[in-house]
Amino acid sequence: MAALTHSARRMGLNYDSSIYFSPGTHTALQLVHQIFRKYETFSLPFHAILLLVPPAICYTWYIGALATSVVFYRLSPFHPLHRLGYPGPVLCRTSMTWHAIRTNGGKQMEYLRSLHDMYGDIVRIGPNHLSIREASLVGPILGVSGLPKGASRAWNRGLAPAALKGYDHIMSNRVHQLVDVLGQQDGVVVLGKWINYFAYVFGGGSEQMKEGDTDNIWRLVEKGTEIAFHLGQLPWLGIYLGYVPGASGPVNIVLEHSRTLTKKRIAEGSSTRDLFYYLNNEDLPEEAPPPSRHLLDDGVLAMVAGSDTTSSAITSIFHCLLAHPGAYAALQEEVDRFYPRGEDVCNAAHQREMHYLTAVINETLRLFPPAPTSTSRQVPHDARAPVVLGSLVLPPGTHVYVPPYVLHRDARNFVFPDAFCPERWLVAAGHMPLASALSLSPPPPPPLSAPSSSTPPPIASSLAEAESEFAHAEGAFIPFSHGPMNCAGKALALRQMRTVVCTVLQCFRLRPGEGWEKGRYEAEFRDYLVANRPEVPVVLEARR
Ligand code: HEM
Repeated sequence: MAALTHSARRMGLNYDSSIYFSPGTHTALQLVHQIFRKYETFSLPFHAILLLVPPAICYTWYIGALATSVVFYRLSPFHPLHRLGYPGPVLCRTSMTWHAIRTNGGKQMEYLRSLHDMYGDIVRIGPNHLSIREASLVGPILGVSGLPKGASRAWNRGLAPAALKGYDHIMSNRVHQLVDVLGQQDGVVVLGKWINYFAYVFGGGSEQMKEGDTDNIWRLVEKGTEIAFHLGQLPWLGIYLGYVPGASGPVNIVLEHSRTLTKKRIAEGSSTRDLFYYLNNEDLPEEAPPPSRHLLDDGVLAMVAGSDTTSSAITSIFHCLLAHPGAYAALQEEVDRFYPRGEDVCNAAHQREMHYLTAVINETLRLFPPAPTSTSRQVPHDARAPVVLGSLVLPPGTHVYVPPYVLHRDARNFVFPDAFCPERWLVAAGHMPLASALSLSPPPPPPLSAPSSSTPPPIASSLAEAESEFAHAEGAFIPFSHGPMNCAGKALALRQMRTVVCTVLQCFRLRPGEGWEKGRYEAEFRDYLVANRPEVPVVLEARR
């Protein structure tokens, strides 16, 4: 210290570093100074080591101390979620890093389900994050008086019934194009690819069906949602990683792609009343168009929230039909009854009377919800007091997830939760007696493992017993979420699903193509906000 002070004084500085620095920093400074003094050298590595290593050690120490303090707080009774006694794995309570690691392979929905089986209906999945598997809390959390979701612009005019009627001719063109293009395919057809092109939101979808995916945009959407999912898991780190070109490349390309096409579409003006006609306020001439950055964001949202989800749902429906020939035959019979050859499938008049079609769509969305974990809600940070929703007490800043996949596969909500059984919807709606449903789709064998809340109950030995055990909680069926902030495009999505399924079944006979395996779809169905799904190879035979 004396030497340091002495040399500082020699340089004309009246300086005592112990006044300005902590004891650790002070000792390090002294040591480095003495080394420099003793081995005066112009060696660059020597300088680099002395100038960079000590600050790096100090910085590591600083970060380590900060991290330790944060972790202690999150594990301690000072943290409100700890005080409230919500259970969850210790590592989850310390940071979202553990959740990010466990969900890295895209199996977030299965991981959450296993956590609920282990810890119960409310699980602390992150420091300030809860996952809820309690059907009676869906309304209180997501409903009108539930938790806020954050900024969201009104898409409602563009997706209201009046606007949807105006989309009929766009849909009709696309559907005919889909049939034409499928009819031209030889051999094994990757169905999901054509459904993607059909659902592509820009330009009426027609370009991709004509020219293919020249920009490889669907591959990038798949990769981009995966990366965006990972970045979103670790919000702090995600911000920095977002600036690393290699880490966020596909996300940026997808954003750029949708923005370019949105700009082009807006510059060209409306030749038809499509979604952008409404988003750009063209239906309200007295109103100014929204700021262009809103429209650019809407383009991205339309691409991911609109096209990718619908495409995922339709692909899953065809997979389920191929995997369950009985259901396929029953649906084919219904399609042929309502839309025999020559009947225009785009005339939606009959679609609502097609109960089996509705049941197949619901059952597919139950097993394979396109947004398996959906989006979260958050108690505002500046809330004055914890929010109380029934039995749930939520301190300010708490994020709450209500994952559709987990609720859909809970045996208390849906009996035999992992089985594909469209008839359950007919029974629940009173369109089919339970006895007939049981004779059509015998329940799967009971589980070998110990029963938990999401494993099926033992098989009923009599009809009366089966009736009393028939669990069907439609309040827990939330593929489009629930409440005022649920999916704005639900009606459009249902219309697209019904029309495409009826069209394809009216025109083609489908059988599994080479490479198709019954269990592969479930195994490779991944939860990256919007589900990534494996290919569904089929052979199509035209029906005369
Ligand atoms: C089967 C197809 C679809 C499914 C399963 C689905 C599901 C969802 C879900 C779960 C949400 C989150 C809602 C919430 O946070 O409560 C959502 C939001 C949304 N969806 Fe859909 N969706 C589908 C199709 C569509 C379509 C076709 C459109 C429009 C073209 C659309 C537009 C939107 C919009 C604008 C949002 C709000 C995004 C936001 O600002 O938070 N969706 N959807």
